[in-house]
Amino acid sequence: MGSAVDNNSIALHRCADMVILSNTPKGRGVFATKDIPARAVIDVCPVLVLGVEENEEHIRHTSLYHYTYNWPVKDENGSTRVSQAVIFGLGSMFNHNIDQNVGWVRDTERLLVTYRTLRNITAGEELCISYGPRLTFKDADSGAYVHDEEDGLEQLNRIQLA
Ligand SMILES: C[S@@+](CC[C@H](N)C(=O)[O-])C[C@H]1O[C@@H](n2cnc3c(N)ncnc32)[C@H](O)[C@@H]1O
Repeated sequence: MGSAVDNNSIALHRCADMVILSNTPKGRGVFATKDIPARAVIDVCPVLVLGVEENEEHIRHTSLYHYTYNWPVKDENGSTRVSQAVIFGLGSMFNHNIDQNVGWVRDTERLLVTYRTLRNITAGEELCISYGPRLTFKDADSGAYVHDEEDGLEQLNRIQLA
């Protein structure tokens, strides 16, 4: 039997200093239990990429849709289209704050999303990503609610953070 670590293996990093709290104004959310330094990898999440039609015809009409991320897929002509991906792990639990303290990066080859702190985090703080300016719910932090359709590719380019 070969080693469990080879060129096909993906190193996983989940910061241990986080909990999910279930009774927040945003529903469940991820909170730091200790100070976490800036640029720390806090989770690496595998994803399931949905087909464009599968998403449009089915997932879009379910509550799962609110947990998915825009994901670029190539069509048969080599053009990029926007579909959605289900994120396994804490990536599906990060709430939105326009002043996000967590950034994320897609790895479209290895089908992963990696999350990092963008600044020093203090124990007790909620860890949030930004969903962008157009929300499908009323923002518990700012009260903002803007829902309109925008070009998915525009969103793809805007949301991802290095
Ligand atoms: C990816 S889920 C995040 C986890 C979710 N809070 C839960 O309990 O399962 C996204 C959903 O969380 C809620 N949410 C996220 N950020 C929020 C915010 N700033 N204000 C109010 N609700 C928020 C919305 O219901 C949104 O559709």
